Parts: sequence; structure tokens; C-alpha cells
Amino acid sequence: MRAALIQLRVSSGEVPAQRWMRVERMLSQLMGQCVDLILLPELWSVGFSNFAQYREAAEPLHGTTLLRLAPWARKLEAHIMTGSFVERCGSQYYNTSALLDSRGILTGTYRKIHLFGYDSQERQLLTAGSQTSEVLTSYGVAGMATCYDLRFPEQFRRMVSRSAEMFLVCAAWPKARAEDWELLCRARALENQSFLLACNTCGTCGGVEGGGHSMIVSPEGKILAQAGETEQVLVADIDLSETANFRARFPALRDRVCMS
Ligand SMILES: NC(=O)CCC(=O)C(=O)O
Repeated sequence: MRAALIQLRVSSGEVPAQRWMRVERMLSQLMGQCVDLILLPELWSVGFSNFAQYREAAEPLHGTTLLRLAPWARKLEAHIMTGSFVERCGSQYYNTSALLDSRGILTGTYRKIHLFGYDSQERQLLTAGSQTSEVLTSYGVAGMATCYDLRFPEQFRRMVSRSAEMFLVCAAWPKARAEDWELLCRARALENQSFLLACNTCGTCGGVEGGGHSMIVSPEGKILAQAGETEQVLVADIDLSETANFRARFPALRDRVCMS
């Protein structure tokens, strides 16, 4: 499987339309590259730290993000994990990401469970999701998660218990905690013997510098590909049979003991 992570620069000085233009340009550059799965970061259109814009930027589930990305999924014949957007549902607002299949059909959604309360208004403005998300794709079962969720191993273990074989993570993780980012991405992959694809932002939004370093981690916890600190598309080939092979060779997941 060939994956492409669109590490987008999200800066306060820009309007979402400018980011959309760059995203669509990067998607058009993927034409002919036989990419199977594309990921975008967390709240890339509004900007994670642009809290004052959340309400105005909110959209229904089948809103702008899905409507604009679905034709790209069809054109590129690739799954697209849309990154997250502010979803409006009745009077509630969520940090929601979606997975489109290569026909542009919505196959999975995830509402961020762990909202970030430190130095952030996310927890005041949004409602937390309550369900993990495991989506059956043509490449296996994908578990979806968002940024701060990386600090909660029980969420990833639950997804593995529900058959996840790889994790798709969108993020707006700051440079200030870059070491945590790498450590947590590798730990969640290794302890769950699963591929982990994590797509981050870069640029400075609301005074917070995005850390970049989007990465693809193997089920053995090794970084297979990693972006730098600037805007770029990270493309890498992944051998998904490694998951089953490693789980059979070193069957730690079979030795789980129920602690509750
Ligand atoms: N967008 C986020 O969830 C930020 C998380 C973060 O900065 C951290 O966990 O540290």
C-alpha cells in the first residue's frame, strides 16, 4: 500500500481558502503516483488554535470537507482520511474526521474523544466523542484517532481489541512537545503491533508552532518515513503483511490479561 501524508502549513495569517488551494494542488500532484491512502491533519482548514473561528467554520458531516474531497478520492482512486473539521450536529460541535473510500463514499467517522484542555479552548467549545472508530477498508481494519488521543493507550488497545491493524491519526501537535510526539507515536504502534500513520501540521497558528514530523511507524515501532518541519507530502510504501507476520512471530497481543 502506498500512503501519502499531507503535512500542511497552518498559519494564522491565512484564510482557509488559501489552505484549500494548496491542499488541492498537492492532491493534483499525486495524480499518477498510484497512492492508495491519503491523510490530512487535524482541523487544518480552520486551524486548531483559531478557537474564535470554530463556530463560523463549523459544517455538517456531509459538508464542504467531504463534498470537496470526495471527487479527489475518485480521481486518485485512493482512500482519503480527511483530517478533522469542526462538525456541527444540532447544538453540538465536534472535532470530527472522516474516511472516504476510493469511490468517494464515506466509510467511517470519528469524533475526537480526548479534547485538549491545556492552553487550549477546545474542551470548552467542543463536545467529546464517546466511541472509538474501527473501519473496514480494502487494506484491513483502520482505527482512527486525533492528536491528544495519542496520550491515552487504552483507546488504541480498545481499537486493537476490535480488530484494528493500523491507526490513522490526524494531529496539530506543537513543536514544543516534539519529543512526546515521536515517543507516543512509536509506543502506540509498538505496544499494539500495528502500523501507525500520523499526519501533523506545521506553521504557526494562534502563536503555537506546529511540530511537523508526520510519520509512518511499523508494528515493531520503527519509523519508516518521517517528514521534516515544513509543508510537504510524505509518500511511502507499506507492506501490510508485516502486521500479521510480527503478531505471529512475537504474539504479545495474545498474552493480554483483562485487568478490569
Ligand atoms: N491538538 C491537540 O490535541 C494537542 C495535543 C498536545 O499538544 C499534547 O498532547 O501535548
